[in-house]
Amino acid sequence: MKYRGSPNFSHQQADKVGVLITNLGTPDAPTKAALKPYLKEFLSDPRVVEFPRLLWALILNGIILRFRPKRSAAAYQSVWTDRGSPLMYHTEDQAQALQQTLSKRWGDNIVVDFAMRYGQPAVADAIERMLQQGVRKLLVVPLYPQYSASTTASTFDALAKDFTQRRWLPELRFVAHYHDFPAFINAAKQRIENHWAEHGRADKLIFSYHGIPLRYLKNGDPYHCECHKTSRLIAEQLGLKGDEYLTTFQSRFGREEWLRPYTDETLKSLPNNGVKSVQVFCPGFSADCLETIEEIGEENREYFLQSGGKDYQYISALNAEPEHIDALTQLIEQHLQGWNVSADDAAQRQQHIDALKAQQDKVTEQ
Ligand SMILES: C=CC1=C(C)c2cc3[nH]c(cc4nc(cc5[nH]c(cc1n2)c(C)c5CCC(=O)O)C(CCC(=O)O)=C4C)c(C)c3C=C
Ligand SMILES: [Fe+2]
Ligand SMILES: [Fe+2]
Repeated sequence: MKYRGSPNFSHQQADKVGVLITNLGTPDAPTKAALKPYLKEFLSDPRVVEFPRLLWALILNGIILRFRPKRSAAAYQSVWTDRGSPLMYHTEDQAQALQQTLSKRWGDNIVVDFAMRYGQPAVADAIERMLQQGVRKLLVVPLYPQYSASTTASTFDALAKDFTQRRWLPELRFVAHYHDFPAFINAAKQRIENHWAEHGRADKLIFSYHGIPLRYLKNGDPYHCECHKTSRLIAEQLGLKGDEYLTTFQSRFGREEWLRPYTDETLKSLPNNGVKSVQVFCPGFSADCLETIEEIGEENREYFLQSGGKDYQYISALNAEPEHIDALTQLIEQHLQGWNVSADDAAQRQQHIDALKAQQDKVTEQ
C-alpha cells in the first residue's frame, strides 16, 4: 500500500488538537559510536550544508565523519547528565510543562508531544503517535525563535516528507518564528533581570547566537536580521543603551565565512578594549545544550579570562523555566485560535457515517 492509513481508527474517538514541539536533536550517548550516525544524519541534510551533494558526500564521509565523532563525543561527555543530554531533558520538561498549562484550558482535547529533527524521538514517530490518539489538527512549534532555512525549514521538510506517505493528513499549522513575540522577549528580559538580582551587572551583555554561513544570509535567509531584532527588543525591555550590549555569532563549522562578529574573537578582544566583565546570554537557544554549556559556559570563558578579562558569567537558557513556559503557552494559544475541537466533532462524524451506512444498506436491499 502506497499510503499509510489509520485502519484501526475508531469513529467514536473525539478529535484532538496536537501540539508538537521540536528541537534539533542530540546523540543517544556521548560516545564516538553514537556521534557518527547523529552527525551523519545532521550534516547530510542539504538545508544544513548547502554544497554540491557529491563533493560534500566525499568530504563528509572521507574526512569529517572520521575525525569529528571522537572530538564531539569528548565535548558531549563534559555536559552529559544522569538524565542524558541536556537538550533532550529540557525539551522533555518543556513538553510536560506545556501539556499541563494547555490542559487547564483545553482539557483532554489537547495532546502535547516533542520530537527531534535528527535522531530520536523522530518527527515521524511523534506524528504517528499523535494521529493514533485522534489528533486531527496539528500545530508544530520548532523551538527556534529566529527563522533559518538550516533549522526551521529543515524541520518543515521532515514533516512534509512524512506527510507524502500518509493517507489522512491532519490540518496543519506551523510556527515559522517568534523572534519578536512580546512574551518571549519578556521571558528573556526576566531571565536576565533574575540573574542581575543575584549576581549584579557586568560591563557588557553579550547576546550570542548560533551562526550560519554568511552565504546563506546573502542568499536571502532572514536569520541574521531576526537575531538582531531579538537583541534590540530584549535590550529595549532592559533599558540598555546601544553600547551596553553586543550581538555575536558562535559555533562556526567548516572553513567558509560565517555571520560576524564571531563570539570567540569578540571575547578575546574585549579585555583589550577595557571590558573586564561580561555576561553572555543565548537568545537563539530555547534550551541549554552542548553549544551553550560547553562552548559558551566553558570554552569561551577561557578565551575571555586568558585575554585579560576578570569576570565571565553565562546566563542559562530559558529551558523549562515558568516564564518560558508562560511565553510558549501564549505563543501556542495564539496559533491555536479557531481550533476549538470538542467531542461534538466526533459525534457529528458518527452521525454522518450512520447516515451513509443506512443509505448503503438501502441500496443493497434493493
Ligand atoms: C539554534 C539554532 C541553530 C542553527 C541556526 C544551527 C545551524 C547550524 N549548525 C551546524 C552544525 C552543528 N551544530 C551542532 C550542534 C547544535 N546546533 C544547534 C542549533 C543550531 N544550529 C544546537 C541546539 C546544537 C546542540 C545539539 C546538542 O546535542 O546539544 C553540531 C553538533 C555538535 C558538534 O559536533 O560540535 C554541529 C556539527 C551547521 C553547519 C549549521 C548551519 C548551517
Ligand atoms: Fe548547529
Ligand atoms: Fe541582517
